[in-house]
Amino acid sequence: MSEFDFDLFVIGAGSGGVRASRIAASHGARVAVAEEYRVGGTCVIRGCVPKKMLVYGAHFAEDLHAAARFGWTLEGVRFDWKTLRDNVLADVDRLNGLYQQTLDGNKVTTFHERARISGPHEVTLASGRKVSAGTILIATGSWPMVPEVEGAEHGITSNEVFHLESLPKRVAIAGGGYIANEFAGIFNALGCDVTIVNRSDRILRGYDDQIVDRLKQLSEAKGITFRLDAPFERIEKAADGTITIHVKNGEPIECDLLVFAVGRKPMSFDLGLEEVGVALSDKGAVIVDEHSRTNIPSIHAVGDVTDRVQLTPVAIREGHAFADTVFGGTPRTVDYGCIPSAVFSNPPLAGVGLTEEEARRRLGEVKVYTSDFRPMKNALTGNPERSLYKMICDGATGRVVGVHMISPEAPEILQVVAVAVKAGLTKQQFDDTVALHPSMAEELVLLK
Ligand SMILES: Cc1cc2nc3c(=O)[nH]c(=O)nc-3n(C[C@H](O)[C@H](O)[C@H](O)COP(=O)(O)OP(=O)(O)OC[C@H]3O[C@@H](n4cnc5c(N)ncnc54)[C@H](O)[C@@H]3O)c2cc1C
Ligand SMILES: NC(=O)c1ccc[n+]([C@@H]2O[C@H](COP(=O)([O-])OP(=O)(O)OC[C@H]3O[C@@H](n4cnc5c(N)ncnc54)[C@H](O)[C@@H]3O)[C@@H](O)[C@H]2O)c1
Repeated sequence: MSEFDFDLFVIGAGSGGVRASRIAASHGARVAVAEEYRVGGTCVIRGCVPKKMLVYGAHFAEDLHAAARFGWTLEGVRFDWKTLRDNVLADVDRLNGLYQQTLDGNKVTTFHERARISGPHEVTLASGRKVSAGTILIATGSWPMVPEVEGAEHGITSNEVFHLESLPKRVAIAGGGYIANEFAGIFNALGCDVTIVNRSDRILRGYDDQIVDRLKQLSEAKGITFRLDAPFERIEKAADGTITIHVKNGEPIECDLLVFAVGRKPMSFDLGLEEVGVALSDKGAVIVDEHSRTNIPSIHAVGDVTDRVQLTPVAIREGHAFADTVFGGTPRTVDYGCIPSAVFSNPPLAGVGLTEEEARRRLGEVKVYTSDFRPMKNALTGNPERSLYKMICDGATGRVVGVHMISPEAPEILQVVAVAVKAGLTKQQFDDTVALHPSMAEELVLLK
């Protein structure tokens, strides 16, 4: 009989925590997990999943317009925000139930309360109960940042945006990253007047410049306003609900809703980490090695709280590798090379591997192939938007080191391309593959 109540205690039932719990239990470990909010975590409850549902919902605005050109008569078409919101939230409830079933089905004990680490092998629950475990896994995720500016309390974050009572007439979104561009696309399509207010003059840092420029140009053509290089000075709210944002460069911005999307900080605060001596970075991330071990041998951490790559599939892989390593007798690490990612803006963009700028810096000789085309569907609907595909190759070997695209269905296409880039295929091998016609993806094997 073990000296501990459990072999593994996981704090946080999100993407990383649920995967680690399930896999550790399947290896025979006695596992408990604590969740202070809802099982499923950010991705399922207030992130990727409800966001993507809103993207689908918003896109009907364009699809219905296009339908007329394809011969459909649509009378009395109208949009009801509450129907979309409630259906999305109902689906979140369904998924929350499925995640709980996964834990129950794998005999993982769930504590529906906040947990704090009170010793290298001990966790104290909000109820005061103390639980011991051979290993503790911190999988607490991250939390939206709010800038320290006067009047910041008048804004909301992505935590609240899924629950709006009504759609605002004018919305300002602070930030120029993933969440800002995704919600700009959603609100714009649903008829709101959208302004993106970013501190620096660059949006979507880390993505290929040419692809980002195309998104900005297409967003502006749809009526989205960009106020770049505009740090906040103060925010005011009038009695009629109007929010005025004063920025350093330029005129104040008036809106009815302000959403902060300025990044997420690791949820490492008030967890007892300093008392137990778990080392944190200056940004508050739990510092781990390639096996997700902290400096305390019995404590590990995975997912956003470690601030490696803040994406769901990465948190899941880290949780899985941790469980296989510690409880499955198979040491595993996560390969962070060639992680594909997408921004579900309108249109979406996606990328894998090196951007052109990175490739030129690292490789020297680089060949770049592009296709700038109007998708066939857009030609019939009269939509002037053009797609841009970009392939970056090592000039010496012809190996494809990066693919970047902005286009309808770009995330769907890029997931498959990522396999080829990860496998180290060359441009010639793409060219040797016969095109699938007519498709947008065929451009990838026809690049000149
Ligand atoms: C709006 C939005 C959209 C996103 N879209 C995408 C996307 O399209 N694709 C993508 O790959 N990623 C996306 N992400 C990022 C993705 O959601 C995260 O990278 C992922 O959820 C991280 O998983 P995790 O396990 O580290 O943390 P989480 O999933 O956040 O889980 C952590 C859990 O721990 C709980 N918790 C925290 N502290 C305690 C405590 N002390 N006691 C008990 N429980 C605690 C929290 O309540 C939470 O449920 C999005 C994020 C947001 C905010
Ligand atoms: N499609 C996806 O995979 C997806 C979608 C949403 C979120 N996410 C994850 O969640 C994380 C958080 O998303 P996010 O959009 O909040 O962060 P982000 O890191 O993508 O972007 C933050 C943006 O805010 C700006 N900024 C920072 N401080 C500011 C300030 N004080 N005033 C104005 N602008 C400021 C930055 O310049 C940057 O453009 C992402 O990094 C990503 O890993 C992923």
